[in-house]
Amino acid sequence: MLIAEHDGVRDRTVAPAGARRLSIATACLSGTIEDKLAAAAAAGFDGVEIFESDLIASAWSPSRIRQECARRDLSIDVYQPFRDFEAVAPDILRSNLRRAERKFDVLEQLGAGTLLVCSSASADTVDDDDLAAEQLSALAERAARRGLRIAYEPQAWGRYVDSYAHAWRIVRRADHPALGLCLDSFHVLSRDDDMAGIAAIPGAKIFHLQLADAPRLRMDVVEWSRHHRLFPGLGSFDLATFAAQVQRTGYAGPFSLEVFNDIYRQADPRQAAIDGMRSLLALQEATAGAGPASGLPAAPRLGGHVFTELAVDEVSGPVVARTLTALGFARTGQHRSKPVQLWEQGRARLLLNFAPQRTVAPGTALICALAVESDDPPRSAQRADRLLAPVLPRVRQPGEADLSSVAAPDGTAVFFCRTGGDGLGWPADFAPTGDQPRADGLVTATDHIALTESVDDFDQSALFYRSVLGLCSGPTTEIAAPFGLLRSRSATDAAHTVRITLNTAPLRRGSWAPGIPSPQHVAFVSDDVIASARAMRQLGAPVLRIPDNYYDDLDARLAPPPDLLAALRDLSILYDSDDDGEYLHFYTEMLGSRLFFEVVQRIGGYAGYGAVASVPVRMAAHRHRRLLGLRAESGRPRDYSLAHLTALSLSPPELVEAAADAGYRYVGIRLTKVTPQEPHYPLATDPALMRTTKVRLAATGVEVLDIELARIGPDEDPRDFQRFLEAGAELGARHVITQLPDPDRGRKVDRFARLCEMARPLGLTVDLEFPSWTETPDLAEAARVLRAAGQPNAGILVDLLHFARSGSSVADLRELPAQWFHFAHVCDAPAGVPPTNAELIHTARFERLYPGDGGIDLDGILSALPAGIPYALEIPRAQMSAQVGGREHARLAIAAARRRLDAAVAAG
Ligand SMILES: O=C(O)c1ccc(O)c(O)c1
Ligand SMILES: [Mg+2]
Repeated sequence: MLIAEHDGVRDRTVAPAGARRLSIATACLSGTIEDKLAAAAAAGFDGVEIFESDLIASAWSPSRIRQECARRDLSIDVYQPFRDFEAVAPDILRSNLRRAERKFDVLEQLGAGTLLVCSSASADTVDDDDLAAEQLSALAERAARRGLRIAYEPQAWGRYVDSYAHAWRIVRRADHPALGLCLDSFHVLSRDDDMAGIAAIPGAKIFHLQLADAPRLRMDVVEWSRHHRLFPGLGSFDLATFAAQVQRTGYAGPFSLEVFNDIYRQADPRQAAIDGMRSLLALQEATAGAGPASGLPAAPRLGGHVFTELAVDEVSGPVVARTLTALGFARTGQHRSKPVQLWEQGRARLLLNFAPQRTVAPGTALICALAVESDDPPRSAQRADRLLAPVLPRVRQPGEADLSSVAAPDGTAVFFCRTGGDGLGWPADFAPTGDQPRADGLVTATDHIALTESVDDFDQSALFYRSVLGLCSGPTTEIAAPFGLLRSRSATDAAHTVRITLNTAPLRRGSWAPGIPSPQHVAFVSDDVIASARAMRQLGAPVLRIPDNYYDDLDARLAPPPDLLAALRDLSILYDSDDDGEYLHFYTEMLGSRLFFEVVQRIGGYAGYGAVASVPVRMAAHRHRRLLGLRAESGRPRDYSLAHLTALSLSPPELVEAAADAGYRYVGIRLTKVTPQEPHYPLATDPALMRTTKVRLAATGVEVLDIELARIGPDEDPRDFQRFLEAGAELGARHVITQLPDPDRGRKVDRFARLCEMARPLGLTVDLEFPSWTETPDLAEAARVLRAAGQPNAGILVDLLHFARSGSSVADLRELPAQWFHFAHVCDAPAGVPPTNAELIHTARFERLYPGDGGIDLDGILSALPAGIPYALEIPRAQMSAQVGGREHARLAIAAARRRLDAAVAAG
């Protein structure tokens, strides 16, 4: 196990004596009551509020729930909610009291002492405080007889009682020892009520305290409350002041979370409970006169980003290294015991880890760790531990630095470093290479790190970084991005030495999504971004090109001096200004599919991260670049297609995704079931599969080159392929692969011609393949069929394997009309021809090789084909696929093909 599993259970023996009890309402958490109680206990809560619907739905009896709570050391603080009780006519009161007695039974079985009664929202209630007080008093009297208490909670949407001041007047008037208040921060702060009056309430009359934050939203308050509450610290409410006010009353009950939130309601309850605990500990810390200590060590002062560690592999590593060189970095160190490189420029440092302790998709680079300078790393680590952050074990050799690190929710490791002058810190783990960064310092330090989280992890990550590092949260921004809503939140320390930005796509659903689902970036500081951009461009940095429209708009909005505007436009630098200063920044292209770098210059006191409107510009530019990257014309000598047989375990949408990730322009899709054992993807008859496939094609920019297989033997009728051809056309395919295993030449020519006629109005060519074991076994026979059929949209598909195995002649191939050849199936295989058909077929279906690994005359055959046709890699390789998976096999295939074939083209 790489990440130490935190047992989560707070060690009560070291919990500070007299500490405030911390509780959580079951309504905060996903699952059924079993999940909720386990999660609350594991996160170290002392108690729970049992929400009525959780109990009603439970298979456990109330007394079993009591036992289960006791077993987990959880008290049941309240049972709730009891609604629409007070200020009603006598007959309704009678029925309400009967209802209450039944609930008192439940409380007794639960062993819960307090029933939470919400102020009435019913049309039955009247505006009469005396009546409300009298009836609540009667309720309290019945509760008291059973040793129970009533906590009256004013709700923001109560019909007449909607403020704590009003509820307190009624409770005071009722003057019953078993009647007190429940204060809920949401109901107070959503109304902007003055908090000063809280201090006037005697603490002993506050029976319960519920805490929830929320974003400021202009909407119906019930909807706001029931869907958008947040754990303290994640919204806009001033909970620290609220909690401090309550504390001042002498309230001694629990701080209890009551957060209704649709995302938490569907998220892993164990993680959500940990979030809740972190938020409460941080709130206690932020609450003036925090009363009983929370046992949370104060966050040490931070002193900047020390390094960012990137997990890379042999594909992404060189791409990142080349880019860093072009940004002015030098590889200054090599780790003494691990395949980790240190790259430096000024105080900007990156580690490239070629053997990361993290799962990284092949060919990608990923931010796997970040290190911050801490005044007191051990205390930083203790604080993280108290905040339930898993401590990461670090493999180290004797004499190597012992860095404290903890795991963020997304798995990013966070290191706390103290870079003393004693030379003993982490840099000593690296042997100097002798290389020096440029003297002129194109960048000087790390400005910020930006991560993308799933929506389920977003709040959790924000809480983690904020509470563990002791950062202050900036505002949350929302952006209408090209692929949907983007939510962004940044956090920084008081001195702005460490900045972390978190992004998420809160509404991401379904399969229409950007090709780059979770981009990450590291931003470096430049003192003169224009000069740096010029120098980096000279060094060949892959700067992301920003379109002219952006600069025209910038001119219209801000009218920068013409030569500044010209320089920005020329160098693809973006610009923002506000009352505090200016921000100039540019981006690199995507490196290894999801990582990029940014270079920024802050002028004056600019504290933001660029204009919100520049984010869609950047995202559109990255997508544009990616689409260009799939096309041959952008510096690549050839278009490749991923033939389905290479990775037949991938469904068509997965195939498209794999092709896009690996850099194929096209896919070839198999719509028919050719052998009994293979999976079938019936696009022609499965509209849902058709839809998701088309969505992936559109989102990635990958196109369909061909569909297969129209295999027409003695018993098949071309007319049966009508729907198949239509499905191909719907996918935007250009070609249809056919095989003609029919000994009767006349019949097969007729049928081939018929298929061509059917395909023609759909814009498809029909390309005849000639596996050597069929009745159309070689190039010569295929050419005879084409001549005899005389169809303008007929073609021949040369598959290098079949060509070689059939003994077809390269000289003959050169003589045939170039317009017959639309693409080729490319692979390699051992040189010798297997003696039996069974072996031929076995090789063709399961054991082909990457180009260059076998003995086929690739150059001879390919040079006889028209220049520039797409190469469709059809390289089924069962063992390789089983070992590395279809996606990775597809990536290895194109890498090998490019190495072998693009080089040949370039050389020739
Ligand atoms: O939305 C509600 O119904 C509801 C119920 C119980 C509470 O404590 C509350 O604050 C709101
Ligand atoms: Mg409440």
